[in-house]
Amino acid sequence: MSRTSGAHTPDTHLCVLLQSEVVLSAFQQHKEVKLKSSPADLVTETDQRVEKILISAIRNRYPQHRFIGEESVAAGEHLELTDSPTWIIDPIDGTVNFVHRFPFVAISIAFTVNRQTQFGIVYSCVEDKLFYAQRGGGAFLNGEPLHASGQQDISRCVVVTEIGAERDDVALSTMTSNIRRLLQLPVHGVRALGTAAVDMCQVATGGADAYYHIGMHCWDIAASAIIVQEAGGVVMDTDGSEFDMMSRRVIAASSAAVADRIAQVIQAFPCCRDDEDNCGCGATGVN
Ligand SMILES: O=P(O)(O)O[C@H]1[C@H](O)[C@@H](O)[C@H](O)[C@H](O)[C@@H]1O
Ligand SMILES: [Mg+2]
Ligand SMILES: [Mg+2]
Repeated sequence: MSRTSGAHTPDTHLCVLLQSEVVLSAFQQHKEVKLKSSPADLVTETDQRVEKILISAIRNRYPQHRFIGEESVAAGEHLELTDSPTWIIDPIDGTVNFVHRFPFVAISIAFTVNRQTQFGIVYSCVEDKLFYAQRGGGAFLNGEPLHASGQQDISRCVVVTEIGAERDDVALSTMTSNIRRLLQLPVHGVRALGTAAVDMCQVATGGADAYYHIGMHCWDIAASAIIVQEAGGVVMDTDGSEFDMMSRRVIAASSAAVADRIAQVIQAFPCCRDDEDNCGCGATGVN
């Protein structure tokens, strides 16, 4: 059980913390690795096992609820977000890090009703950092309140992003030219931890001023989006429209001014929505 659990943690936190022991004990072990959508999109038996245990524990308690789990979708389960109470689960966010023992791996769980996120939990297992937010209740790290930096000036920002699993020319040239354009503004720095969920939580802590990503999935960022929002940050689509967790595009920032500036500078590459079957744009919904 993690050092951060306490009497105040709701059942879900306990579920997550218990499963983190599974992740941590496997972290140092040899792992059998399978590929999903690209040579950089990995999955291990631990990803699959943690997701199965989390879903069965929650389903046991809430049998009518629905689930969107990264590895269930990868195994062919239909992905649809409805008005029903729904748990959106990434059992290990940062699987490449997990395989390489790079110490940033997280369990991410969001809970939605009527398509609106009610709470989000991101547990960075090796760091033993439990990020949590409930709608209207603020954002917390190991029980301490979180506040975004409020930075308004892009030239004074640290920006976090991810070079995801895409390895095609269009995605790679778009992602690298985005980084170059931001560095030339200039910004103070660009960072990538290898886990979208923990990346985005840095905006909630104020340790970073913005995060953007094209190509991630709803399970990567559903929980961290509400954590940033409840910490006073802004979350929106890269085209400046309202945040849509299924669009596979996101900007999270310390302020609307910084979010808008990033939206002006970066370009998106085409990728299927998470909830769009066979959209034929090349980058399928499962990568
Ligand atoms: O597959 P997991 O759950 O490890 O999620 C990661 C994605 O695979 C990466 O493409 C993406 O770049 C992020 O690293 C994201 O966390
Ligand atoms: Mg992930
Ligand atoms: Mg994952």
